[in-house]
Amino acid sequence: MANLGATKKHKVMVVGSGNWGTTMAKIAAENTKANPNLFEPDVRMWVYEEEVTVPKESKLYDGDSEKKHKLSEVINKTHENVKYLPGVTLPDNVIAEPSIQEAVKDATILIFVLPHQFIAKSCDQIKGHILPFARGVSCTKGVDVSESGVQLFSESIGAKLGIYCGALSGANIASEIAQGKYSETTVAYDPPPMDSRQPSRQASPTQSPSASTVELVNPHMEHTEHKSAKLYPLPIDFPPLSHENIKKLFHRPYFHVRMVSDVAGVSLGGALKNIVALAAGFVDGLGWGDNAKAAVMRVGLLEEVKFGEKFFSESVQARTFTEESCGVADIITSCSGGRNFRCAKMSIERGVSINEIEETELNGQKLQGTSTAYEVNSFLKSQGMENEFPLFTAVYNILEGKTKPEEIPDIIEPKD
Ligand SMILES: NC(=O)C1=CN([C@@H]2O[C@H](COP(=O)(O)OP(=O)(O)OC[C@H]3O[C@@H](n4cnc5c(N)ncnc54)[C@H](O)[C@@H]3O)[C@@H](O)[C@H]2O)C=CC1
Ligand SMILES: O=C(CO)COP(=O)(O)O
Repeated sequence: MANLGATKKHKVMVVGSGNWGTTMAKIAAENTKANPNLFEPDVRMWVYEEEVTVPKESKLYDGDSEKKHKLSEVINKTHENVKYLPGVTLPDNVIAEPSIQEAVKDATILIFVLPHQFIAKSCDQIKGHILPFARGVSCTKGVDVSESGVQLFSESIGAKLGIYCGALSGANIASEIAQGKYSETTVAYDPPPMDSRQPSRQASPTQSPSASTVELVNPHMEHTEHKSAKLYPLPIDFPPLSHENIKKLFHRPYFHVRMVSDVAGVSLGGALKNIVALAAGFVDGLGWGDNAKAAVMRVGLLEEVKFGEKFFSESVQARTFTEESCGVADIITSCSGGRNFRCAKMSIERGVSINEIEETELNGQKLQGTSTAYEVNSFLKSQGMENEFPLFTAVYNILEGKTKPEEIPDIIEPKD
């Protein structure tokens, strides 16, 4: 689509700087540089500030291996996130910013890549500091479960901030992609109709467009106050955020993007596969091997589709799970080398809790599968549907110590 009337460029920022957050900032920064007609080059990356030591090879190393440095300063001075993505050089247009309000200032595109447990608080901190017509893309894998029901993070971010938010998810182990190894991903962006460009429209100043009421969130939530919200149209002096232009922000020669409109399918695939990956880790930890893993992956895929069809029936498409990277491919990669899989496997092999493994083995990185298993279970319980999702329920019960991993085959066997 032509950039009709566009005189401004999008300013892109990333909320998060973990293993995937830093990788997404690298990808976005490579693309903002490559597409100067669409994007400002600099990509700010919000860093949840912490003190780190630097390795001997770092130019900041002064002989004192215990000396602490601020992570954001290390990133800006050395172009390396030594804690969450060590060994990868970031483009110099990735700018680490420890203040979340500064990081989001004037950004038109916000890429959310935080562990899901930190999204709500971060949105509270951002609220009132973003452009009213900003747009979001959620790369977080998890679901937002509350008393009102289950929401996608794209929905809860959108509702909290009053912006449209899409989703990116795929078979994407961050460290491989950060090294430029080939992978695919799925981006769901279903832009509000008000963002589509009418050639006859006159260019209008950035501040002037008025808000319209649109559906922002899952209409199936029973008690939500956020069913619809005021959404500001993207001013015509910015390039449109069409599929074509959104793709240009994420697609790289080593990171192939497929654009879809099924935000629910993309988000649910990323969230639910983390429960499946725990199950795969449990059976692998027992030494049962690849056939056992394939069995839980097969059942896990079916439960993902069923969950989508039961609770997001108006929007989700089963083929998103079976045909796209965010579905079956993410189950395969996560059950082969993901952190949830690896930690679940170690917990069985060593006979210690998975939380202890997360604490000792991940150096601050976070598992999403354990909390997602609890959140999905509390939602299924509230719906009286635990028995309809035997694998998801078994993972929860194993985490609770109520079921043994050895019981998985019987539990997932269809009952007459
Ligand atoms: N690492 C991977 O291979 C992939 C991860 N994802 C998803 O991306 C999301 C983010 O994961 P990663 O970037 O890998 O993070 P991570 O697990 O590597 O790092 C944890 C992050 O949380 C931050 N943090 C800790 N306490 C915090 C607090 N109180 N408030 C805000 N932030 C805090 C840390 O600074 C760090 O940036 C997750 O939902 C994950 O499932 C998706 C695809 C691949
Ligand atoms: O989402 C991922 C791969 O697509 C990464 O999974 P883990 O969080 O289990 O490492």
